[in-house]
Amino acid sequence: MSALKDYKYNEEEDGELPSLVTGTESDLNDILNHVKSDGGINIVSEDKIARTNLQNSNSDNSTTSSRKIPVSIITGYLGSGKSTLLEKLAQKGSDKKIAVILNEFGDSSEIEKAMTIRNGENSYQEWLDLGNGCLCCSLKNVGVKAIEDMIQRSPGKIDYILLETSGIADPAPIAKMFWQDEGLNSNVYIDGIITVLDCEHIVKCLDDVSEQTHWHGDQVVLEDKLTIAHLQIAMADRLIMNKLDRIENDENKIMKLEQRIRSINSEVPMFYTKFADIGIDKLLDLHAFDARNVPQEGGSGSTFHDPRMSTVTLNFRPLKTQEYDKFEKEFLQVLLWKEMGVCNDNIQGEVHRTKGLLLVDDKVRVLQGVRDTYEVFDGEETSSRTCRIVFIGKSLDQKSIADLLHNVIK
Ligand SMILES: Nc1nc2c(ncn2[C@@H]2O[C@H](COP(=O)(O)OP(=O)(O)OP(=O)(O)O)[C@@H](O)[C@H]2O)c(=O)[nH]1
Ligand SMILES: [Zn+2]
Repeated sequence: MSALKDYKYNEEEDGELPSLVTGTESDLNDILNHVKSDGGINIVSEDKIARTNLQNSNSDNSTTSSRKIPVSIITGYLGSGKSTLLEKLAQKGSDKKIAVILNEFGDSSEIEKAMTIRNGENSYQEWLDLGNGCLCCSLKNVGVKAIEDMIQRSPGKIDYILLETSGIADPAPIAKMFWQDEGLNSNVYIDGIITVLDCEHIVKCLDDVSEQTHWHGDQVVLEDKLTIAHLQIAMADRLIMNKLDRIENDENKIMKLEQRIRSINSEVPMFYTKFADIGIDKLLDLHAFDARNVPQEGGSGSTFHDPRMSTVTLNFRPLKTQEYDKFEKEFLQVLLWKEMGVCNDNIQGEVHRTKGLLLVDDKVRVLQGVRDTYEVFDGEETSSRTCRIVFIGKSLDQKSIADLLHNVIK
């Protein structure tokens, strides 16, 4: 619907509203032949309809000339470097006007935003945060509507859409959403799926199979050899082999990694990167979906979930500078360095991803972690008055993690 259309009745433009037609008038036909209605609710004058139609034909020309907007889905396991890729692409800038859509798992997106586009000058045209929940299932309708609204809000201002999915989302149903949703179909088309891999941890993800993982939706197929990482690699039209710096001195590891990936997706172009440093030309305008149907991974409409994965979100008071060390040693490292012997046996589960906004006295500190590796750096001003940390991982227990924190910062 173009915003130009305005069918509302208004007296000076449309002339006097004829007295209510009762249907019993002798010259009924004559009356009806002289007024036009847009479906019977309002009466509008001839010249207004002519003007509206003229507007329509102009706006239709502009919409047909503004081609459909391509969407690239950026996927990849937790912490692989998707946001770093978005940040790098923003830094490099491009002649395309790019909109970013963020679909985070576990309401960490405002933390994500604080990190992704840390450098304001090349910020993105539009930023749409779909918030908590999987776009692939629960959020679908909300997601489609939000994307359509974003496009309507800025007609002609968006050339390309990059959609960063949550690290544990199955990309297939999201791709299908763009492919099959007649609403969206009119505005956008799916250009390709870009999967970012963490070269250091990806094999651990692929080995982390469990009989609990399954498809849900219209077809339940128990798959105990698949992980979400398999799907993200299988669906890739481009593979960014990120964090090369973490394995570059181990030829053997690189060779084994490549064999493993090729066993899942034999032909996808692979690009090794450090901090997702890659030319945008290698990623956009792939038209990867023009030639083929969206693969029916696990049957139509079903999506793959690993129920062991969950999020623990902690909101707590700001920290004092003198508390910070204790917080880091007796809380953070106890949680993240379990595998390295810093143990506290009543802490269950395995943290795969940590994101936090910490207020240490009046300073904003951003916490970023992937499994046992974490970093804390100065963040942008925030309206938040509390610290917030989101842990995403396997078999996490909210209560024991919250208790551990409260023991450290009474
Ligand atoms: N050593 C190293 N660290 C990297 C590289 N790329 C990204 N990182 C770091 O890895 C962490 C996670 O990066 P993000 O870009 O936030 O990962 P993500 O895929 O967006 O994470 P989620 O959105 O939580 O799934 C951050 O601390 C990055 O600075 C890299 O090539 N090498
Ligand atoms: Zn889902």
